[in-house]
Amino acid sequence: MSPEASAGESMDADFTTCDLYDADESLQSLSLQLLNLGGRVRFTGRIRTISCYRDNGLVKELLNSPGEGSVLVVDGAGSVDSALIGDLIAASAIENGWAGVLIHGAVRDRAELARMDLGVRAMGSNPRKSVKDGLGQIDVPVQFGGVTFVPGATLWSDEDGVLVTAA
Ligand SMILES: O=C([O-])CC(=O)C(=O)O
Repeated sequence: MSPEASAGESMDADFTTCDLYDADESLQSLSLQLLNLGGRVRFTGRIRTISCYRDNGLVKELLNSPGEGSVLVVDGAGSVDSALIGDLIAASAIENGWAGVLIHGAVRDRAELARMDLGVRAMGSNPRKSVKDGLGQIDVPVQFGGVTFVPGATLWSDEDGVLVTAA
C-alpha cells in the first residue's frame, strides 16, 4: 500500500502496520506486547491520552464524550492490579464514536470485550475495579514501551503491533 493510500485511513481500517512501517521507518513502533482484547483488531485514529493510576474516573468520563474516531491511550503506569475499562465503559466508547482504547494496564469483562466493535489493547485483565476519584491528567504526552504518545498524533494498531507518528 502506498503512503498516499495510508493518509486516507478511515474506519474501514484498510492498512497493515507492516506496510506502513516499510513506507515510513520514522514511525514509532511499540515494543510492549499488548494483547488484542477487543472485537476490532485493526484500528486507527487520532490520539487522545489519559495518565492515571488505578483510578478510571477520567477514563469513564472521556469515553462518555464524543470520540470522533479517536483512539484513547491510557497510561495506567503498567499496573494490572485493577481494571481501567470493562464492558460498560467500552459500550459507551462505541456509542460515542471512539475507534479504540490502548491501555498500559488492565481491563475486565474480556469475554464481552472480544465481542464488541471496538479496538482494545491492554497488558491483561483483572476482575478488580479501579476507584473513580477522577485523579489523573487528560491530553498530556505519555510514554511507555519505547513510544511517546502525543495527543493529536496518529496511531495504527493491528495483529502485528502498534505504530505512532513521530513525537
Ligand atoms: O466500571 C468500571 O470500573 C469498569 C467496568 O466494570 C465496566 O466498564 O463495565
